[in-house]
Parts: sequence; structure tokens; C-alpha cells
Amino acid sequence: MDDILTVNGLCKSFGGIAAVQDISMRIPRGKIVSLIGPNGAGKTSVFNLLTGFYEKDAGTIGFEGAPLEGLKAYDYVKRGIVRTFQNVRLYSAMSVLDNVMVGNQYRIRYSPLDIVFNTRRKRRVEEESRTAALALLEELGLSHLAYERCDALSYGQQKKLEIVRAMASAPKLLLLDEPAAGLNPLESEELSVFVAHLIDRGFTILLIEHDISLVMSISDYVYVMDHGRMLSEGMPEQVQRDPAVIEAYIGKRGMQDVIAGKSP
Ligand SMILES: Nc1ncnc2c1ncn2[C@@H]1O[C@H](COP(=O)(O)OP(=O)(O)OP(=O)(O)O)[C@@H](O)[C@H]1O
Repeated sequence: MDDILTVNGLCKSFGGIAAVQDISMRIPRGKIVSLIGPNGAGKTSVFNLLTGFYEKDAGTIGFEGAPLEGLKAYDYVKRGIVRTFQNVRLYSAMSVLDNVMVGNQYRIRYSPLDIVFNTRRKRRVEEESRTAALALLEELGLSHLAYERCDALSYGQQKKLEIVRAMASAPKLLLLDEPAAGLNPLESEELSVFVAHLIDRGFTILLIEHDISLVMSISDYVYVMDHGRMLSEGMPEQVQRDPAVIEAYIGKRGMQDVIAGKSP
């Protein structure tokens, strides 16, 4: 199997809190892998370690066969690793199109002189960026919103737009941190179709998500963390039958109740 990312023995502590303890995982190219677990399990800390927001205490992270060491945040995007955040981080006063163009900015190459003199080269590069951004919006069914201000969009549309902006930089690995958080059931369903479409386009995704029915319906493989450790892993149907997961993740509730979205 062609793994795009391999993680071995990853550790990170904050004072007395061992947020990430001996975590190992792998993500095959073109697959969607999910990382789930109760609040405070350490999922976001793993994302922060994978994207250089946190420095690891121990362990190795390999991306496309080479170690991810000593890179600046910007270098992760250049290497093809892009993430979204739990909370929407769009430029709310800018248009949808401009936000997507921000996403592919790192691919734009022109000099400060090109900017000062507004050269033909600068205008051409910007036009290419605009065309690419519009094509992406079209493909993902959001082109009718291209000239809307972001703050005029529904929350569900903003969550999708965040993913589109991340995709605009043509990532090899997309890390999605709770894309369904705050969505109603209909928006959540739309989002799962949207994410499934990204997989059809050949993207590789690592997903953190509390919406278990979404996770179980779209994941190829699931990792479960609890208290900083890896509690379980496997295909969705294996994980949801694992007694350790049922006990730690959902307590006395049945997994079917969680999947059905019933309250505790
Ligand atoms: N920068 C930090 N400083 C101190 N403690 C931190 C920091 N980041 C994470 N932690 C702690 O590490 C533990 C794991 O937190 P993390 O946010 O990774 O969990 P999570 O599984 O993503 O939780 P949630 O599902 O609630 O987002 C928690 O106890 C948290 O308080």
C-alpha cells in the first residue's frame, strides 16, 4: 500500500498532561482516514504536530517517504499538507472568490516590481488564479456564490468554503478538523456528499469529527484515541463493535444510539 503519511511513536506533553502518547498511524494515498475520540483525547494535538503548530517531544512523522522535520508552517503547504480549523477562519468581508484565491496564493509567482508596475505578467498570473478558483467553485457546486461576501453565507456554506480554500492550494494531504461541527443534520449530510466527492477527485484526507454517523459512512479506516493514547483502529464496522471503544468513547450508550444521533 502506498502510504502518504506514516507516524510512529508520536509524543507530546504539556506540563503534566500527556496529550499525545506513543501514537502511530498511517494514511494510504487516496483514502479517507478518520481520527475520533472523546473531548480532550488528543486529536487536535495530533493535527498540530502533523502541521508544525506544535513541536513533538518524540516520534517520527514521514511524508511521502521523507521525514517532516524542522519545517516552517509555510513549508508544510509547499510540501502539500493543508489543514482546516474547528472554527471558521475565512476573511468575512471578502468575496467567496477572493477567499479561494487566497488559498492558491502560494502558487502565484511574481516580484514586488510586478506589483508596483502592475505588469502584464502580474495581470496574467492573477487571471490564471481567478480562473482556477472559479473552476474549483464550479466543480464543487458553489460557483453561484462566487461574488457573495463570506459573511452573507450560511454556516454550512462557510464550512464548505473553508475546505474549498484549502483545496485551492492543491494539497496532497488534506486535514479536516471537525468540518461538521455546528451544522444541522441536513448540512451535515450535504457535507458528507461533498467530502466523498473530494475522495473521488483523488484527495487524501485525515478527518477529525465528532459526528460519528458521518465518520462511519465515509471513512476507509478509523483510529480512536482516548486520554492521549491510541485505543483502537480498524475498518469502521470493526471499530464500532470494539468493546473498548464503546466503553471509553460512549460510556453506557450503545454505538447504534450514537450513530443514530440520540442524546445521552
Ligand atoms: N497548547 C496547549 N497547552 C496546554 N494543554 C494543551 C494544549 N493543547 C492541548 N492541550 C491539552 O491536551 C489534551 C488534548 O487536547 P486536544 O485539544 O488535542 O484534544 P481533542 O481530542 O482535540 O479534544 P476536542 O475533541 O475537545 O477538540 C487536553 O487535556 C488539552 O487541554
